[in-house]
Amino acid sequence: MLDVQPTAIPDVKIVTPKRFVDHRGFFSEVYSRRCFFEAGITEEFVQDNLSLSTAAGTVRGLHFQSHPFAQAKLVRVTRGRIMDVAVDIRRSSPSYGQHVAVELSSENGRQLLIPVGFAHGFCTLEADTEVQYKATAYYSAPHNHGIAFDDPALGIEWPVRSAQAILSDKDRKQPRLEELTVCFD
Ligand SMILES: Cc1cn([C@H]2C[C@H](O)[C@@H](COP(=O)(O)OP(=O)(O)O[C@H]3O[C@@H](C)C(=O)[C@@H](O)[C@H]3O)O2)c(=O)[nH]c1=O
Repeated sequence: MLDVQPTAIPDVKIVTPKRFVDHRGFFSEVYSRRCFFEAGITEEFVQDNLSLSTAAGTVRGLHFQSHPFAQAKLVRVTRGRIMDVAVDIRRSSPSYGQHVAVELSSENGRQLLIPVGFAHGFCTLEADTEVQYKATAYYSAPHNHGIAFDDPALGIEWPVRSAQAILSDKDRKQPRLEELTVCFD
């Protein structure tokens, strides 16, 4: 029912639920607590989010929340395509500062499981891209932090040039990783 593959940073996982295809289209259990738990994914999600980005080349991120509102996320795309990115910001991790980038689309049905201790962001690869994700903690503005998506120290190869990316005002002014005052142990 569920294919789970580790990425280059093994705590970040690509989860692909089975699709039952017939002449009408397909059916898929995109989240089943039972199946996810059996597959070792035991995060307890409390919030579902939906964002629509109208243009290709929209970048949202890199974002994370600090304790006690730190969030694991389970991200999927229901329309369009994204390059989804998770950056390890756990200071004691051997992969601190490293990232994984995975293409998620409505077509490939992949989901990215991003644990606590990572910053998350994505770039849309198509217009009108809809991203849905579950989170294990509620939104808390005072605990919400960001890192510049184009921080050269991160070496992320975004599919859009920095100056051309469509960003929120907040994301234009995010600090670099080395300037962060909040992080994870
Ligand atoms: C994230 C979030 C935002 N909001 C509000 C705050 C603000 O007025 C408006 C837009 O928020 P933002 O600009 O932060 O939205 P956005 O840039 O889409 O932020 C999201 O980016 C991706 C990459 C993530 O990983 C998410 O956790 C979240 O940080 O929505 C909530 O009410 N609840 C939420 O959970």
